[in-house]
Amino acid sequence: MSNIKVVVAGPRGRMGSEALRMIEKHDDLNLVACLDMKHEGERIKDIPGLPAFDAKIFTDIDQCFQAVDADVLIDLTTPEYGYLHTKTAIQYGVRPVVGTTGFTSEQLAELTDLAEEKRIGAVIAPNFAIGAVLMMQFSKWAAKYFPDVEIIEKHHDQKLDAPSGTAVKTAELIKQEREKKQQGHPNEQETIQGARGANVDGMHIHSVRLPGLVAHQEVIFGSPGENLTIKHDSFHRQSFMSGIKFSIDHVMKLDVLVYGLENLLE
Ligand SMILES: NC(=O)C1=CN([C@@H]2O[C@H](COP(=O)(O)OP(=O)(O)OC[C@H]3O[C@@H](n4cnc5c(N)ncnc54)[C@H](OP(=O)(O)O)[C@@H]3O)[C@@H](O)[C@H]2O)C=CC1
Ligand SMILES: O=C(O)C1=N[C@H](C(=O)O)C[C@H](O)C1
Repeated sequence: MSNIKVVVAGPRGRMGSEALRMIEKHDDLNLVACLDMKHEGERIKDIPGLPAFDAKIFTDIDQCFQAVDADVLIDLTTPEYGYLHTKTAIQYGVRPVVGTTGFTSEQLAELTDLAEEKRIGAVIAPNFAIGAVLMMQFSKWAAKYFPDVEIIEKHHDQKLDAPSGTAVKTAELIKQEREKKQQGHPNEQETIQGARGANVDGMHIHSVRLPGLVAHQEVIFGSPGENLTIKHDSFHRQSFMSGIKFSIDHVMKLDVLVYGLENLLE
């Protein structure tokens, strides 16, 4: 059985701690270190509520990759640090599997070029839940027949980025299928700024943030006399874990950066 040496960035977070529990269940994954903002030099097993891994915690990514032999970095942190971690990992020859959202298109292009130059596999996926990937793919298909569409994404109120990475990716996929189209009345005016949400290529994205939510999205298509709604709900962060495991296995065979889990699924 292969043994993939993994570093997790953001181990105390909602997603990072779930990723540790996923690693614990797989004998072929070996947690060799974690990157955190706090607890320098401590062990994961010493942090209350986390699994009993002996892996050491580093607060400095360079020190981490200089001290530890790692194959894969799983990043589940913040847009700012996720980008820096991904770039540094590629420079050290460590394959990033990134769930962190909020990267700009310029950052994604830069990371793609860097991975190509270094011939290092990388996966950046705004959503690792298989149902969400299907929701995006079905939406892309539907946009061929329904060019009028609005996206409503709903998340917990601790989320930093808006719109969600999933909503942005959905809009990008729809853009591949339809001509740019300004939706709604040509003379419509917002009497309160932001009432129509974000505008991507004429498509509107609405972001809801409330306690109690996890991660939810509806893509609503309209046509005279009918509507089609494609909806996905993640009720638990376990929903993202099989996609992360799948990406870890695949990234070991890649030598380029892949953006979006749909590009790895058959
Ligand atoms: N692709 C996907 O399928 C999914 C992606 N996400 C994305 O994953 C990211 C994390 O989400 P979530 O777990 O909910 O967020 P959390 O805020 O719960 O976790 C983020 C963690 O990262 C830590 N952190 C921040 N900066 C650093 C750093 N420089 N080094 C190490 N750790 C750091 C934070 O530390 P501290 O606690 O001290 O602030 C925190 O523990 C978000 O971008 C989110 O959008 C979420 C769900 C699914
Ligand atoms: O922050 C979250 O929680 C999530 N973030 C990702 C996103 O921005 O799309 C994926 C999922 O929606 C959960």
